[in-house]
Amino acid sequence: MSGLLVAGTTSDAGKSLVTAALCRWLARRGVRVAPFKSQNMSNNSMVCADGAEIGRAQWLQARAARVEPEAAMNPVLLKPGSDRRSHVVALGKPFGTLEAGEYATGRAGLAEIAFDTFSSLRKRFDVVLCEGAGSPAEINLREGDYVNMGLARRFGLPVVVVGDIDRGGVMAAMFGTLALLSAEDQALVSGWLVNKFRGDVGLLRPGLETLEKLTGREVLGVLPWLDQVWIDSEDALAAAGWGASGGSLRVAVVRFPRASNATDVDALAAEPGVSVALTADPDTVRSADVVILPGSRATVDDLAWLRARGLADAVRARAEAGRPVLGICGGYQMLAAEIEDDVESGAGTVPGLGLLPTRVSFSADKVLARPTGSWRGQSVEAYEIHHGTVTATGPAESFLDGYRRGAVWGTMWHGAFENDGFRRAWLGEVADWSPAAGAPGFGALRESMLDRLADAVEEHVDTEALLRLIENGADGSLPFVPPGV
Ligand SMILES: NC(=O)CC[C@H](N)C(=O)O
Repeated sequence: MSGLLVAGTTSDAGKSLVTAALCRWLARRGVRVAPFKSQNMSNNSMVCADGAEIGRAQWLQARAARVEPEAAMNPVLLKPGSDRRSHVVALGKPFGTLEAGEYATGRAGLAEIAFDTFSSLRKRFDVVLCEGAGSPAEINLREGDYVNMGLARRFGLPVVVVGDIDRGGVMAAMFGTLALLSAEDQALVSGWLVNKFRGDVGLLRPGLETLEKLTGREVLGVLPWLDQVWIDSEDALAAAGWGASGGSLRVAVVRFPRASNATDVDALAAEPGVSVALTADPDTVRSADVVILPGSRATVDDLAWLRARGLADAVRARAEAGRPVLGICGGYQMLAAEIEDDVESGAGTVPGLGLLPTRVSFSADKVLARPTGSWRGQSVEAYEIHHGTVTATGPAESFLDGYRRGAVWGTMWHGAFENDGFRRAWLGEVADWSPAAGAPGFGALRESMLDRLADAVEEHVDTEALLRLIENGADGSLPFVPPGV
């Protein structure tokens, strides 16, 4: 066995989800499988047991594969700090920054890191399931690419292309993706996976048959639209996969332009009776039962945005009225009296919201840690990813690693809400809320979601054909579809 690249016709076609589904499907068959994404662009990341930072999606895919997540599964992580600048993480550690103009040149060294890592991973696992990025037909980026066809070509990996039928145009997107690739790239593109389908598959069949005829490639499966399936996403905006809203406890999460680790609130959203809204609306922030300021990859800039949007006033009014506000990491930093930052924004010393008696100081060294602790007798396992550190400047009650004053709470710890006892105790204390009887824990929900994904693969995908592809690679006689590039 060897590998496969899961590419997509667009971003958000479902590559991460399909890769996670295939990881769990193979793991259930007893295959030792590892996920891999050469380069992920995301502010949602996780700290592995060895202290390495990787994209949250690869971390979840490793969980799906039932293997220990590690740096090699996502050797390059680009964390956008602004529209023009990304912080680079290579092999789990900070590796400088990349400006938009350097995108082509600055990546050559990163490609070699990714290729070497893939080679080593492939020696240690039976199968490596690779996830592409965006679309392989972004022909302006093809030269120097090491995430999509650049990776597939280097290692001779067969490619399946996932398309999102829910947004329409999927057949044109699939045909066009193929026809815009060179003959050599096309030779690896081996099949199609239609994703997020709702309705009668019988109506779709004639279209798929034509697509198969025109491309000479098989539709390997039509995966249904799955409710209540979310994935630790690359994009904070992908939160639409959360469970049904309409809960009696309303949590508002402020949608910072550079939100990071916004997956923190997934566990709240999954709790029956709790509805979570990502928002930039001051009225929603005023009226919610609980407000959360999540992490941010640009604390000082997102704080300025918070003020400009009238959200800072709404947060302050809540705090004064004794209505709960929780800041996590970057959001916690914003609650301080003062922020000294010559590192992330270079803004020097700026006033914070002044809602906690704390001071923040940024350092070039990055904290990557997996702390444990407890609160009100509930144990908490968490992770930390930040440059800024917080110190108290006045009296405040301690809360996890951070502080609480009145209705304002703050912690640098990500992932605390995944701890069922802590999550429910905290919601109980701040919002007088109690869990539904017999509500499942978050870890159990995540596990059952991964199994549902694998069930969907078994039911809706030609798994024999997929296994052949993973074992034997692309069939040498796939036709070329003009015009090519
Ligand atoms: N994960 C975060 O929210 C990071 C907070 C802040 N940008 C820092 O690096 O310190």
